[in-house]
This record gives sequence, structure tokens and C-alpha cells, in this order.
Amino acid sequence: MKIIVTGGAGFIGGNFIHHMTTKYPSYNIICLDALTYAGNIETLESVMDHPKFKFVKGDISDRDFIYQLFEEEKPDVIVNFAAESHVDRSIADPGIFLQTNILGTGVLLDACKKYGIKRYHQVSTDEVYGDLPLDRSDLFFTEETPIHTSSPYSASKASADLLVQAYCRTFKVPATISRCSNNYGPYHFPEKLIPLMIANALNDKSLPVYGNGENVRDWLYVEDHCIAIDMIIHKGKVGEIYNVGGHNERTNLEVVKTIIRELGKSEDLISYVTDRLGHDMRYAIDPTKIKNELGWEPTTTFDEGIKKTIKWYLDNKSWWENIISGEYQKYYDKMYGNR
Ligand SMILES: Cc1cn([C@H]2C[C@H](O)[C@@H](COP(=O)(O)OP(=O)(O)O[C@H]3O[C@H](C)C(=O)[C@H](O)[C@H]3O)O2)c(=O)[nH]c1=O
Repeated sequence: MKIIVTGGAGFIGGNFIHHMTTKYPSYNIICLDALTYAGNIETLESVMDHPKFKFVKGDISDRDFIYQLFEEEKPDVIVNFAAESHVDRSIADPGIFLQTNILGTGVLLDACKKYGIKRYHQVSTDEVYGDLPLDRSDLFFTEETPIHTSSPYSASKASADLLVQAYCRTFKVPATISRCSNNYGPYHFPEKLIPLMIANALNDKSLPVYGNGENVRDWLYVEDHCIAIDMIIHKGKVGEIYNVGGHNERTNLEVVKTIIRELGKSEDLISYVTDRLGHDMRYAIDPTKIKNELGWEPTTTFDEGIKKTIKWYLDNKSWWENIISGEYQKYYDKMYGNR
């Protein structure tokens, strides 16, 4: 089995590579990553010497490069994690989101069509469904919920999903799609809520909460997500979409206060800042399909997961301090000033 994992130097892709190289030491795993600002080769340090692992630097939207890679490697499976993923960045500058998330997915699908593949898996997001109202805790996203996007990011991911479905039906590319809720855990880039709050709190910097902090996200521990994708590529049915949720709904304010408490810091660090444009209120996933069809359920509660995550950030300070001191800091200052 030879698997190309695109975006493997990013957060979820990197965790997936750790999971797969440990669980299936005989599989050939190729990480393809463009090493943009959010990709970090240090995330893969412990697998670089693995005899069945290979790292290739490249961009999924570079057609010649992707065709050459398929010709040389003849992969059995593609798992596409490569994406621009930060909603705020998509609001500030949508272009690269269209380029990587839509055109890049299109190039990968063309390569699958041209060279043949056993399975193409698209890692997508529950943001394609839009949001749910706060006063309807009885409502959840199912795989039948219509697409209804809010941000350029979610629109780009939804477009990619539609392309995957079109190639699956029209060209018989054997594809599956998973739509996950908010992931958290080790190697999470410190622009996203949880790692940003941990890093800022440890540096006694203010914690910028958008709006009133009442928006709800469903938190999925990244290892649980990796197990779900592992199951889908091995046992999932071609043409199907699987929602992957953590069943851990929390308001943003609850998350921030938990981090403050765990780190022994003061709630005075919280600073309420201008709300995100078009800010989605609540994400929540109905996990019935993946549970019934593949037997997958999340195993990590938020209380366990957040403790493990905080410990990881304490034990791996150099990983995120390097990021914060470099490129990311320039972006952070531009977006948030000196908050
Ligand atoms: C960075 C930041 C965020 N927030 C709020 C905004 C959201 O309501 C929540 C989480 O924000 P974050 O940007 O971490 O994640 P989402 O916008 O929910 O999107 C994430 O989860 C989905 C599934 C993906 O598909 C995205 O790729 C992933 O980035 O905290 C703040 O209040 N302050 C901050 O400084």
C-alpha cells in the first residue's frame, strides 16, 4: 500500500502521518507539502528516518509536478489534507484559498483520473453546512444537511467537495469525503483558537475573544479524527460522505476560561475584540452514520483532550515559539496589532 498524504506537514495531516506510520509500519507513506506558513517540517522530525516514509515538497495546484509525482510513485491512495484553513485569513485575502483548496483539489482529481487510483479521500469540514442557531440545541449537521457556506474558506472547501462528488460520479474516481468539526491537539498552528490562547496565556499576553464569546464549536481531539480517516480509507464506501464530530460542544468563552484555569492564569487576560465578519454561531455534528456504518466514535473527552494538549504545548515550547517569533508574528501583528 502506497499512500500520498497531501498537507502532511500541517496540523491534522502531520498527526495522520504519525498515526499511520505507527499503526501500519509496512505502508509506504509519502508526505507531499508545499511548506507554506502553516506547514512545519519539524512536525515530521520523528518519522523522517522511518524506512517507509518519504517527504516531497510541492504544491497540489502545480499540474506538471503532480502528474510527474503520480507517474513516478504510482500511489494507491491519496488523502488530501492540503488546504488553506484559517477563516480569518480567507476573509482578509480569499485568492489563495480558491487556488489551493479548489484548483489544487481539481488537479489531484485529474491526476487520479489520468493515472488510476484505489481511493481518493478528501478531508473537508463541517463549515460547508453553515451554522446552527444557539437556541436550537436539538439541531445537528447530518450528511444530508444542505451546503450553505459563510466564509470564503468554507465556500472554497464546499466547492472542492462538489468537484470530488462530480469526479466520483462522472469519471468513476473512487472517492470518499469526511467533514470534521474543530480539531485540537499537538502541532496545531498558533493562529487557531486553542493553541493561540495557550501560547498567549503562557506569555501573559491578552486573549482576544471575538464578539461576546458565545459562539459554539464542537471540539474533536485530532487523534480521534485520524482514526476516523484511517477507518474511512479502509472500510468507507466509495461515493459516501462521513461527518466526524467530537460530541464536545463548548462556547469559545468556556474554552478560553478552561485554558486559563489549567494554566493558573487570570481571567483579566481576556480581551473582547471586534467580531469576525459573518461569524458562524454554532457547529454541531450528528455522528450516527459513521458510528453505525464504520463503528467509529470519539474516545477523548474535552476535559482529557485539553489537558493533553496543554501538556504538549508545555513540553514542546520550542516548536511553537519558533513559529511565533517568525513569519506568524508579522501576520499576527498586522491582524491584531499589539492586543
Ligand atoms: C483565532 C480566534 C478565534 N476565535 C473564535 C472564532 C471561532 O468562533 C472559534 C474558533 O476559531 P478558529 O479560527 O480556531 O476555528 P474556526 O473558525 O471554527 O475553524 C476551524 O474549524 C473548522 C471546522 C475548520 O474547518 C477550519 O479550518 C478551522 O480553522 O474561536 C476567537 O474568539 N479569538 C481568536 O483569536
